[in-house]
Amino acid sequence: MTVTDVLWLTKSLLSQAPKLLLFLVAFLGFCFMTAAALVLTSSTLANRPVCFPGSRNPFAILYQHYQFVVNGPRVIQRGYLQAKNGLFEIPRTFRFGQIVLCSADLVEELKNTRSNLASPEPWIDQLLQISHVMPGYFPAGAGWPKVAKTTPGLIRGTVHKNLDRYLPSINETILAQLNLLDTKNGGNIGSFDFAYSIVARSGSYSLVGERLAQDEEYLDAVKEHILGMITTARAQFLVPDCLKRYIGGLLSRLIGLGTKWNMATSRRTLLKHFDARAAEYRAEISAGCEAISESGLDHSGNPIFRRLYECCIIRKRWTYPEVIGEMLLLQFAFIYTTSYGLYVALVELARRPEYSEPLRAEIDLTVGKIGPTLPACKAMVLMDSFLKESQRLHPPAARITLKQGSHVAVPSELIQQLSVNYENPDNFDGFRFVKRAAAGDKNSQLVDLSPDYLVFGMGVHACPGRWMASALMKLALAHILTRFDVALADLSSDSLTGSLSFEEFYVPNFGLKIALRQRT
Ligand code: HEM
Repeated sequence: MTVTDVLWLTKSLLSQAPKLLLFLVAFLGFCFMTAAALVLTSSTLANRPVCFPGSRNPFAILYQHYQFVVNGPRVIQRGYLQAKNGLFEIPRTFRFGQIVLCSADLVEELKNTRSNLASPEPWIDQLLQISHVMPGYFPAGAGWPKVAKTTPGLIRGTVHKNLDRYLPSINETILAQLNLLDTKNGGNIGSFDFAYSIVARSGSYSLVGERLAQDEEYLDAVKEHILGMITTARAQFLVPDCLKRYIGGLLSRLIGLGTKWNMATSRRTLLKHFDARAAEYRAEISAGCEAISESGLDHSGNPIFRRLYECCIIRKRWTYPEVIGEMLLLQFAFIYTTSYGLYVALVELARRPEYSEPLRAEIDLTVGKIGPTLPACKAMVLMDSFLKESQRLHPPAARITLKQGSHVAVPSELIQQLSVNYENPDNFDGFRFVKRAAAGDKNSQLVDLSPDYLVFGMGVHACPGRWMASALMKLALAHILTRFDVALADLSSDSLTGSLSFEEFYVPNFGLKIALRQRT
């Protein structure tokens, strides 16, 4: 660059100075207005007598909001330690704060609250912000989609009722996936990726059917979409609702650009596959191939996608975009949560090799004798306890008269580690729940619900997929243990959770590896 160039550049910058100054003032003004609006709305929406985890000054409110977005479990822990009247509130900007109930009687009161008074829908809506993260799928301004309200019933009536019909496919998929494993390089494998590869394939059988459950492009897109959804929703928390329609979409694209977690690209791939399957279903239905029964659509082996699609074109209950939107939500509810459950159990198994032999002995006596069936899954009581204990210590989420619309949560992780509920609560005791059952405890199975075990929620909205998740994880662990010795690959990186959270949800440590060594 010559001296003339430098002079020219300085001159042109000076000539632009008023414009730059104006831009700077406008930008700072925008930041100030946004910050003021954030503080004002969160103070107006907050419930007065309830304490915050930090102080109530404007900067502290902004800071708590930011911290909740990136490290929710830590904020919950801080609030829990200071909750004087049994509850505290995490201030949320532009929306209702999150009320966290800490005392046992408040948790019991919430459990017994009628579903028309307390419903999880506004919370999930706020967490995932579906109208912004997934625009165009559900009717705008109509709240939580109606199709999502009926799916729990559909899952109970299909996936749960006909679980035994899905098990052979689940079993075959797990075995096929293990056959593909390359255990040459010491068998080191990313623990979450491994858990995902099993759950996504075997779980997708009941969600979308055999063909898509084996399609690598589809399975990759599901993972990228789930993770993209987490990243995008996290970014959206920082944008006021009124601005989301203008800058929300752009922000989402910028966040995912160039990363593997690109929602726009992965969604295009998913849509391509959904559209192709839907066209086939439509052709089959109009040709009467699958002989749909008069009374209803009770094909027990049919995947959930087909059932929802039939409800869309035969009964005209949902539109096609609503069906697709619900499928995208279900992938989060089913695949992510179950992968997380299997992931934590695998890491605990790698950390504690002493559990392998008793578990293998039980597998021989159950799956070995009667095959990979529901009775075998039921009979694996040590495995059940091991999974329950893994989720007790590592649940996927850390979770008066309140204002109408307030969001109420329960800090499940902290409750599950209280000494009033569990002896030596910080210790991992894989067979803790078998011992509790022997001592007469009625709620000792993985799928049992109780106020001291909240991994699957409680009350009328408790997880309807827990039986499926339990059977899938048991079969996966049974096959893994039969074939491999499981150890930690790298002791230096054994933190189970990643450095950022998704509000109260943990995100796994994607770098945590386990080593699978083929048994001789
Ligand atoms: C380890 C795996 C899983 C965990 C930890 C889990 C956890 C949860 C939790 C905590 C809730 C909220 C309950 C409440 O609000 O009280 C829930 C709801 C739900 N889960 Fe699961 N889940 C898992 C697997 C599954 C699977 C496999 C499916 C599908 C087959 C599923 C489908 C759903 C649905 C549809 C709801 C909404 C229920 C409603 O609103 O009534 N989940 N789950």
